[in-house]
Amino acid sequence: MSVTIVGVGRLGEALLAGLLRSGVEPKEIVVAEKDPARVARICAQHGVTAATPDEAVAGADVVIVAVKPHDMAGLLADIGAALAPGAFVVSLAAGITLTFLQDALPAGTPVVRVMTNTPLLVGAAMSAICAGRHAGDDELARTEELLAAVGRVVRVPESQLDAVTALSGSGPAYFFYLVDAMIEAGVLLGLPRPLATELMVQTALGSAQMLRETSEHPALLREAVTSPAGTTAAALREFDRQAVRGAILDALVAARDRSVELGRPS
Ligand SMILES: NC(=O)C1=CN([C@@H]2O[C@H](COP(=O)(O)OP(=O)(O)OC[C@H]3O[C@@H](n4cnc5c(N)ncnc54)[C@H](OP(=O)(O)O)[C@@H]3O)[C@@H](O)[C@H]2O)C=CC1
Ligand SMILES: O=C(O)[C@@H]1CCC=N1
Repeated sequence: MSVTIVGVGRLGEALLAGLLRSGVEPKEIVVAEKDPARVARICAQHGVTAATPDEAVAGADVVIVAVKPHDMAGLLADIGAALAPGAFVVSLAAGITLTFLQDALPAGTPVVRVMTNTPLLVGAAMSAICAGRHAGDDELARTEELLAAVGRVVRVPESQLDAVTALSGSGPAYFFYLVDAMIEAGVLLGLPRPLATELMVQTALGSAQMLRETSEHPALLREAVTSPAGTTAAALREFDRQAVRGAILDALVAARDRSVELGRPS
């Protein structure tokens, strides 16, 4: 399967690196990227070839578009006529709907909309996918095959994708924010920064592993840490006093709303 990635920014390069790590040959991937210095560095580092967007898509079975939502309309207009017969387009852009993609591409082009996340760089992405009107099980299965090489994949109806974007698309950022804040708290409590960092990274990894391996509800795992009149209860009381749970709910509603807005580029 020959793959073109158009837009090799933070996410596009993470996907590229993940696919190569999973065993896809560099010769199967062509990239197109606006920034000449960046594309030169990416070709040298990953051994892939580059071309202009319309040249890059011409020989591809799968065209992955990973540009910012506001660049999508211009890009789709540039590549539409150059798509090979039988090719399909996979969009990674937040908010951009299947209808938008279908309307911007030649009639009948199969499209798949994806929301993934940056842990794909380490083979641990969470991706959600849905198919457009002209895409069927074959395109979904091939998209799954690509993304399964860099993490987990679920199929969802498009109506859920803005919520998915708020939860798992942006989720790594919330997680890093929390870990960063906890490291700072460790430093505030007098721990050397490298020690605070090591304590937190292993605590984060171990906690995630427990969630996966025990399949216990997180509330039960939290209860198991919370001794009567102990340290955890003292900390959790502060979280509740400062309405941290409410702030998280509000933050994810804001992210979902922003995803809906991004789907209406002006
Ligand atoms: N970062 C993340 O965690 C996630 C991002 N996404 C989605 O992925 C997409 C990419 O995000 P991200 O990687 O962070 O963005 P970046 O801005 O890092 O990457 C996009 C790249 O595409 C280039 N580009 C823009 N237009 C064209 C074009 N016409 N032809 C070729 N290259 C082009 C940009 O160049 P230049 O900067 O010069 O314009 C840039 O290098 C977005 O739509 C985002 O919503 C989805 C899930 C997670
Ligand atoms: O912040 C964003 O808009 C993108 C989409 C999900 C994660 N990053």
